[in-house]
Amino acid sequence: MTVAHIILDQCGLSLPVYGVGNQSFKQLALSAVTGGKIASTSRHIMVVEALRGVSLDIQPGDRVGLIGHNGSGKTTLLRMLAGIYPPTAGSLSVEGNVTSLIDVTLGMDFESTGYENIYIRGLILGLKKSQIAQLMPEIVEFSGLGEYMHMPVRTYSSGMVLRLAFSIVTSVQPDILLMDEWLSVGDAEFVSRAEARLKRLVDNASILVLASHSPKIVADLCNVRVTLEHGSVVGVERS
Ligand SMILES: Nc1ncnc2c1ncn2[C@@H]1O[C@H](COP(=O)(O)OP(=O)(O)OP(=O)(O)O)[C@@H](O)[C@H]1O
Repeated sequence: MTVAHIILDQCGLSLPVYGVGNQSFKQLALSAVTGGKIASTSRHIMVVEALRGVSLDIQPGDRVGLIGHNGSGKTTLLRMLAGIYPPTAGSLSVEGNVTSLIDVTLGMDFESTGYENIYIRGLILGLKKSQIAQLMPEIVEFSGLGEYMHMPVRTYSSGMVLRLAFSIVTSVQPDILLMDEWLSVGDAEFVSRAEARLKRLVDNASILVLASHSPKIVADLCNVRVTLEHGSVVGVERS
């Protein structure tokens, strides 16, 4: 069994933004009070330093709450931990399998049916075909989509797409769970079932990293509070 562990050593992330040569926009961005640092500019390229010198040691059992103003780097840090953005400076080590509940519907193929999407997303999650086949009945039942599972996803409402995506990504218990705000999906009936499923996933994950604007959620769930400002960690409190 893998022991979950995340170590960030002076991690930084610079994101180039192309085609922004306009001087007045540059001045606006440079003087912004929120957001990452605008690290450098050339005629048509700006570089946003979304994260800078982030060092954290996240251990098994940790429940980490990321807090900070809009644009301080919370989602970007989660995306880095999910492997979506590799750091452009420093080093990152993530031990354990990761489920990211950021952008859950990303990667859904709208031309494929609900069933086909379970296969596609399952393979992206790293599951074998046989494992997906085993999980299939439970995912279908949990989604509550019934006969719609035979229909292309483009015929679903946005709530139905979310139900399906949520049912798939939460069907496997991860070692490390990443969340951008506490996820609330679907109508009243689905929300209560989804809450129970999410709580089970959180309770059984070795590590939780949750970005939130809610001090109450962070206080209730987390033992480590990490405060971000302009892409840098300005505080780590353990309780
Ligand atoms: N793809 C991108 N290209 C350029 N800049 C980006 C990109 N993604 C994020 N940024 C910038 O990185 C900084 C951090 O953004 P991020 O989304 O991580 O903030 P956040 O703390 O999650 O904010 P919020 O509380 O508003 O969700 C911001 O300045 C944002 O403009």
